[in-house]
Amino acid sequence: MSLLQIEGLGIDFGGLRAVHDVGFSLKPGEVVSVIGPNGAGKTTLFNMISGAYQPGRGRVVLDGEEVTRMPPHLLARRGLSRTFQNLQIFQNMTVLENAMVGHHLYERGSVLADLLALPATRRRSRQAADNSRRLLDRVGLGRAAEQEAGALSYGALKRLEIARALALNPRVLLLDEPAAGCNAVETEEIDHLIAAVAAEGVAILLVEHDMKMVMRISNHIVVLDHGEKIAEGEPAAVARNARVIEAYLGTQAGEAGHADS
Ligand SMILES: Nc1ncnc2c1ncn2[C@@H]1O[C@H](COP(=O)(O)OP(=O)(O)OP(=O)(O)O)[C@@H](O)[C@H]1O
Repeated sequence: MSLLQIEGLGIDFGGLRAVHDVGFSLKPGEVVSVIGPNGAGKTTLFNMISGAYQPGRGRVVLDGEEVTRMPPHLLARRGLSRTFQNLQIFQNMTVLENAMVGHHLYERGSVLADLLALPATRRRSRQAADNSRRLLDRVGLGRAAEQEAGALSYGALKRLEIARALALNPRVLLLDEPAAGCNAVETEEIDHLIAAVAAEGVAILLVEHDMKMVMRISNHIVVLDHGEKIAEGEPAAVARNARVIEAYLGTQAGEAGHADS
């Protein structure tokens, strides 16, 4: 059974049909990538699924329950979390503190309780720190916990961002360009991390421009062009698809074909 079901999703900006009638689904442990030329609607689709944009049409169903238009913090509590294209890391805080932000963003409790440092609040903070350390180990940053985040390499920062999105043990993880700006070694580390998270049963939805990475790690690819789904399927089949090659002509046709080999 599918964990995340996208049905006929669409949105217009003024007269522009940015996304129209897009549907697909994700099963637990599956890596699904959304690709398409610049301006195809990938980020807009992502923003609608993660609650940042309100879709004009269609439904988002998480584990059988409709969650269309639900705000991001409620979606996170229900098991859907995301990372951002532009890093949302606090450079002057430690790596551990940054990982703990993931908990504080979504945990229950009140500002007053925090100010009074009530026992329950202190207990929650301790639990958040313990859990964050485990998450840092999971993304290969355990030893960097006390370092300032600003001292990390770019690839490590990207992994820190993923650690934060894992704070509430999501069942669905949306990754917005997790390898953007990374070198080949850093990209490979992120590959491994994504595969490891998926192996634990988390469904992963990915928007990524690095076509080789997409071809390597995806179980299924959805292709958008001008806001519409023009193809979907296994990586090898998508890379051979005539409509996909045509959509990419003049942009990334070479890479898409190359990645099939
Ligand atoms: N907030 C907005 N207001 C108006 N138009 C928008 C908005 N966001 C996106 N668009 C338009 O919607 C279309 C889809 O944009 P989107 O950013 O989703 O594409 P993309 O596939 O993510 O592109 P890229 O690969 O360049 O990131 C584009 O024509 C874009 O200009």
